[in-house]
This record gives sequence, C-alpha cells and structure tokens, in this order.
Amino acid sequence: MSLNTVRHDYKITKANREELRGHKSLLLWFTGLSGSGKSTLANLVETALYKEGISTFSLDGDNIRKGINKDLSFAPNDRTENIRRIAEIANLMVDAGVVTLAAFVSPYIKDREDIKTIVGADNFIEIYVNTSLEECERRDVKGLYKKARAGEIKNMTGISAPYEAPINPDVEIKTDDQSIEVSVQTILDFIIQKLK
Ligand SMILES: Nc1ncnc2c1ncn2[C@@H]1O[C@H](COP(=O)(O)OS(=O)(=O)O)[C@@H](OP(=O)(O)O)[C@H]1O
Ligand SMILES: Nc1ncnc2c1ncn2[C@@H]1O[C@H](COP(=O)(O)OP(=O)(O)O)[C@@H](O)[C@H]1O
Repeated sequence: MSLNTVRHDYKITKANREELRGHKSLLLWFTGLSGSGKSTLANLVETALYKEGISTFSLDGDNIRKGINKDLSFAPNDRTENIRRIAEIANLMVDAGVVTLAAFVSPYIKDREDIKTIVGADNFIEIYVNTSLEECERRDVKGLYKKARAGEIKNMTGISAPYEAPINPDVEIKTDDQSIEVSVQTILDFIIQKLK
C-alpha cells in the first residue's frame, strides 16, 4: 500500500545516541515455551545490565498483550501480527539506543526471521530458552498446561499449537538441568562484548 509518505532524515542517528549512552543498543529476543523461563531470565539479565549503567527496557506480555496488542488472540495469524508489532516497537527502542529485551513465545521460525529483518541482523540476538515440555508442564507456573490438557484452552503452544525451535540460535539455554544463575551468566557472557 502506498501512502505517499516521505521519510525525513533526522540529524541525530542511532550511532549518536549510542555514543551519548556509552554503549551499543541491541535487541535480546527470548523465545521458548510458556514456563520455559523467558521472563525470569530477561528480568535478571536486565537487572545485571542496569547495575552496569546500561540503558534497558523490557517488552513482555504484561505491557504488550494487555496494551497495544489486546485485540490479538493466539490463533496463528494473530501470533504473527503480535510478533510483527513487537518487532516494530523493539526497532524503535533499539534506534533510541536502548538495550531492549523481549520475552515472547514467538513459536514460528518465519516470524522470528522477520524480526531480524525489521531490526537488522546486527542488532538481533536470538536466545532460545530450551526447556522440555515435560519440565514446563511440571512447573506449570500459570496453571495453563493443566487447563490445556483439560481442553479448556485452545491453541496452547506445545500441546495443541506448534513450537518451531530455532535451528541456529545465538544462545541456547537448557534450563532442565542448568541453574538460573548459570543461565543468566551464559547470556551476559555472550552479549557483553557486543555492547562495547
Ligand atoms: N494458547 C496459548 N499458548 C501460549 N501461551 C498462552 C496461550 N494462552 C495464554 N497464554 C499466555 O500468553 C503468553 C504468551 O503470549 P505471547 O505473546 O508470548 O505469545 S506468542 O508469541 O504470540 O505466541 C504466555 O506467557 P508466558 O508463560 O510468559 O510464555 C502465557 O502465559
Ligand atoms: N534455569 C532456569 N532459567 C529460568 N527459569 C527457571 C530455571 N530453572 C527453573 N526456573 C523456573 O521456571 C519458571 C519459569 O517461569 P517464567 O520465567 O514465567 O517462564 P516464561 O516467561 O517462559 O513463561 C520460574 O518459576 C523459574 O524460577
């Protein structure tokens, strides 16, 4: 669709904003099943970065699915639109010079490829929180798996909707047998050089 809009070139660029803040900006994208540990890890990674004086912002279900995306369901097309809008928001945040953390199930490979295109491959870090369905169900943090097994929730990822695992993620965290502390440190070790 052509809207005849013209892009204005602003004088202050992402590079200027990164220089002012003293670090690069990146999108850290956490993908995995519900209950895999995305929010837990994103939260702790953000806290560690904040303590190092790095500007951060977290996007997750609370500020997205209850806000800008409250019109979207868990049907495949709506999940795709959910992720597309989040990627566009994340792109603005990264452009603003902020290290942005996003924790979403994001079950489709194609949708995650599209995020990379929107924010730029150099700005995108895919973190696969690889927790087995058995372990997620054992945790059942929000009681959703029990409801899904009882047929009370449709399209539940891992039960009645697919999860397409990343083929070549930047970081893979296997939380079934790795502590939270080691998981956080693994992520920090991977990104810290990239922020310089
Ligand atoms: N059907 C179904 N499948 C998966 N998850 C469900 C579903 N219904 C509700 N929830 C809750 O919504 C959270 C997932 O939302 P996302 O925006 O991350 O999903 S997606 O990326 O659009 O697939 C997810 O949050 P997390 O547990 O933090 O992953 C669930 O709490
Ligand atoms: N190594 C680990 N990494 C992350 N979470 C873990 C790990 N081991 C156990 N957990 C627990 O798993 C649960 C994950 O829940 P949550 O972070 O809400 O998952 P998600 O955001 O993927 O739905 C938390 O209760 C957390 O304490």
